[in-house]
Amino acid sequence: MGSERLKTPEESDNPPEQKSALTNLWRMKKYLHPYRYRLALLWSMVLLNIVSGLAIPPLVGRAIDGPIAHRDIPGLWAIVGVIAVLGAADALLNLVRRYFQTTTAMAIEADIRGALYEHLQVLHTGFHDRWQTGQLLARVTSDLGMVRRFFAGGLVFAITSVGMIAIIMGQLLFIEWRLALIVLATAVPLLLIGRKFFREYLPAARSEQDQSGEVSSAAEESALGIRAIKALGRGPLMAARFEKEAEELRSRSIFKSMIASRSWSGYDAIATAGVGGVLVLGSTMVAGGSLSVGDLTAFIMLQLALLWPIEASGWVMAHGNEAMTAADRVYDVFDTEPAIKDRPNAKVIDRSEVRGELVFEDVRFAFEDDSREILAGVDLRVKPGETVAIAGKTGSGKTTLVSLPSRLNDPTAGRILLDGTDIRDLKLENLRSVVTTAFEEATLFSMSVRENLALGRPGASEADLEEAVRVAQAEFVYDLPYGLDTRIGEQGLSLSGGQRQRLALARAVVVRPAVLVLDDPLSALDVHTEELVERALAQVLRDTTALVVVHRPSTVALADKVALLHEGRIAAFGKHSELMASSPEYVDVLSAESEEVAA
Ligand SMILES: Nc1ncnc2c1ncn2[C@@H]1O[C@H](COP(=O)(O)OP(=O)(O)OP(=O)(O)O)[C@@H](O)[C@H]1O
Repeated sequence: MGSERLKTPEESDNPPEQKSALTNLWRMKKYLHPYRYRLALLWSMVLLNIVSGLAIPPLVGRAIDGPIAHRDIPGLWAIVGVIAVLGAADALLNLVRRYFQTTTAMAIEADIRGALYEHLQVLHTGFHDRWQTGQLLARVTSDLGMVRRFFAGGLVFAITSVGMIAIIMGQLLFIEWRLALIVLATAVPLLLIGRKFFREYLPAARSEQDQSGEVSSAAEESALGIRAIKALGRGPLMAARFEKEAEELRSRSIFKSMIASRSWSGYDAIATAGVGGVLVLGSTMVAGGSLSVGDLTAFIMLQLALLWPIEASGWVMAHGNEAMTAADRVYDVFDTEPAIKDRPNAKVIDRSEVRGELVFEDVRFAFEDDSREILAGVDLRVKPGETVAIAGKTGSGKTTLVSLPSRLNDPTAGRILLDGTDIRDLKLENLRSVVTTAFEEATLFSMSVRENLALGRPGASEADLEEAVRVAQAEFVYDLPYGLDTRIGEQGLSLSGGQRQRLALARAVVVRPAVLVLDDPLSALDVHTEELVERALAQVLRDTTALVVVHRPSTVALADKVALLHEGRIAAFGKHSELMASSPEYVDVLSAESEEVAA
């Protein structure tokens, strides 16, 4: 599965083969390994639990046939004492075992969640573009919760049930083999029901879990897009869409529960019928003198004790099935190989030695599953310290082009050189500390302003932050209630669009990269602030190589040269004044943009 093609959540809707789901849950055993000693202790306690619990019925049988039949009160007290000690030991073991069981399963869940989060971080942006966030959220939260519940409950129950069934059957055969055969005969219909249950429940559980991801996606999208929804007055429409998804989830959950209830009631009915059969035959045997009352009591007590593991095995199968499909969904993500990763001999360059020459050589790019080439042979050379503006019609591929130097995407052909080294030969982390990008969509995080600013350079000094705030004209941060320590809301939504953009710009400036990539970072600013930011930015750009996507003619002033992107190629390159004179397409693009801005 390692090289498996990326699946969309829709494709994941198709229930997997049971075999592969089993394999995926089995693959999780590596996360149990660090806890092997704790688990061994846990299983030992489970075993002791079973033994102490199952020693009681034969003792009751012995009390009936011995001290009770012979009115031997001291003998009765002796057996009652042993039963009381066994019962107390059973309860105490149960308590300790549950504590171990829960804490271990939680630790295992936390480990898998950590590994999954790390994996999500290294997956390329194309993966995140294609997967709904809600589907990923469901995998990180509810699916892993299911796996944890299986490790904490289902697996222990499974082992307990198998152990109990084996020991009880041994005891029953020992007490009266003919009655035990009746109990054994009930195993046949139980197995048949179990087989049917397995066949039906697995796809139903998968389909419910997939739908749960859809509901998470719908909820998440509505929360993120609440402003747009309100502004467009589409609240009722979105509510209806959400209701439809929720209704679908409800019907899939009911369908799944119906399968479980049907099987469980079948289990119950057969097991209880077995008890009835034993009562009838056992009483006849007692009447005929071939079985003692004590043995019949012990037999029935044990048979009743058997009901629990039989019922539990239905529950275990349901949990096991859900854990298997959940594991399968989690491995959909784990099995996606990061498309952008370090090459085996990737090197590290020292920031102080980087001159900052950036060269695009015949760079081509097409999105996954899309034959259209967005970039069809871009050749561009940005000299160290030079600022090159990228202009082009909307949709011409400017954002795509500037996503390449920090390897948010990799070219499908051609290469990009930083100081003569192919950027794919550099360690990703190192490359991204040298080449920093600020996007038009300024994403901030729900942490303090200071933490947001220092995200790309955790060791930044107070002076560095101040300088970046000044360059980005983001002094408004000092007026926030707690200054730089003010916690900003989710995605920085408590700030205005222009404030967010200025903070994101300051965050990029703090890194002091050798190459600064700005994807139209001033679009949300008013003309006055834009002018102030540009003036301050001009100082920073003096010693930094920069690629700046521009829409407004005023931003072009920041650049030494302008490259016009047209039909996937650099159609014109030179100074703004030269292009204005020589390239009618360039004049067209800029005048269209300024009309848009004016409008
Ligand atoms: N993840 C994606 N998958 C497939 N196609 C995409 C993806 N992202 C962008 N595109 C397409 O690639 C083309 C170039 O998009 P890009 O965002 O690079 O253009 P742009 O020049 O930056 O546009 P704008 O000026 O409007 O910001 C567009 O046609 C767009 O529809």
